[in-house]
Amino acid sequence: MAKVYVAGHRGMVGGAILRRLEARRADGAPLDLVTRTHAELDLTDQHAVRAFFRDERPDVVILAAARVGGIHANNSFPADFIYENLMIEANVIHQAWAAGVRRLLQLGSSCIYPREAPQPMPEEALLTGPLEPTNEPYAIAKIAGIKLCESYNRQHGVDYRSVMPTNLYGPGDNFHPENSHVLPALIRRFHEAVREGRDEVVIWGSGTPRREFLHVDDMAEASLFVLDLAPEVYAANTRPMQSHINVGTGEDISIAELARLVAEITGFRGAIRHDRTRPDGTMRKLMDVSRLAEMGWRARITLRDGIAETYKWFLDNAEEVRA
Ligand SMILES: NC(=O)C1=CN([C@@H]2O[C@H](COP(=O)(O)OP(=O)(O)OC[C@H]3O[C@@H](n4cnc5c(N)ncnc54)[C@H](OP(=O)(O)O)[C@@H]3O)[C@@H](O)[C@H]2O)C=CC1
Ligand SMILES: C[C@H]1O[C@H](OP(=O)(O)OP(=O)(O)OC[C@H]2O[C@@H](n3cnc4c(=O)[nH]c(N)nc43)[C@H](O)[C@@H]2O)[C@@H](O)[C@@H](O)C1=O
Repeated sequence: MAKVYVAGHRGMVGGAILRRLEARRADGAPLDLVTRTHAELDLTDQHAVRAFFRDERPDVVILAAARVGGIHANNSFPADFIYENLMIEANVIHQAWAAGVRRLLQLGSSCIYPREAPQPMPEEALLTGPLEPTNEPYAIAKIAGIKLCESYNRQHGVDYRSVMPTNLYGPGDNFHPENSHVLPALIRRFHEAVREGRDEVVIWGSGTPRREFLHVDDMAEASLFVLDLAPEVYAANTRPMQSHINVGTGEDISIAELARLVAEITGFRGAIRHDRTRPDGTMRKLMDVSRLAEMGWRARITLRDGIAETYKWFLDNAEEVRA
């Protein structure tokens, strides 16, 4: 029986990973799933994290807990984003090692790559140039997470892996009007415009930046795919100090095109206006997903289907939508 701790199980990604593990358990996989809410265990608290690992002694850890937000949240709360994410990663990775955890998977982000990285961005682009200023503190914390895993692997011989997702969306997302990512923000804004009979919706920036969007169920599947790889397969496809793996669809879309797609799905027929006082952020960050594709994993959910399903989830879960 493997004891698996999913950190951040009430978040969008942790929730999707937990649902997938519960399905495996229902199919007969011998899994003991351990979770703690943020209120039960603050992962920035070193003493609490040490006590948790000492008591629970999981075999495997999936680290999907983090301080997460869109361009405005990252720009407004840089101290929170760097401090909380560094603390969570350092506490979880170190105490996991101290408690004898052999395998761990942590989630980073595509913003670890330089602002002017070649497109699509290969794993090797890490630390080759300056980062995008709107999310540099968060990106530095995420890079530290990769380097923590690599360092514990080298010094202590454990098997700690990192996946770098592109922009994610799906059921359980954060729909806050200011602090969320673009896709949930637009779903909510277009929905409210239709409901209130408005003839105009404002979106941030020029509309020309391009983003790649991956549905969270695909992300959960990719996370477990990478976690399940035999150590020799993972090692053969990575390098000791370059051990992260990109996860995405390999396709991107401009923010203006995305807005038109969300308008169509939500039934909005009015005008779309751009607020150019808001930042664009990185102009493009398309993932090179060839490494994961060569190992046998590809995204399955199309953007149109994924947005339609997420919009339905938003309508069905109005009460519990995080905003
Ligand atoms: N969403 C996206 O577009 C992307 C996400 N990622 C990465 O994927 C991972 C998961 O993100 P996502 O699911 O979207 O984020 P969410 O905000 O949906 O979930 C994060 C979870 O972490 C928990 N958490 C935050 N701080 C603490 C803490 N100090 N102690 C304990 N729990 C804590 C949150 O609990 P609570 O809500 O109670 O604070 C929440 O349940 C993160 O590492 C993120 O960086 C990477 C690329 C894109
Ligand atoms: C996942 C990723 O997420 C963040 O980076 P980002 O990709 O820039 O994220 P975003 O989703 O907030 O914006 C994408 C684009 O969309 C435009 N945009 C239009 N209208 C709205 C809008 O209403 N809300 C938001 N948030 N953006 C909007 C916005 O101006 C920008 O051009 C970082 O946290 C980063 O660290 C990170 O990892």
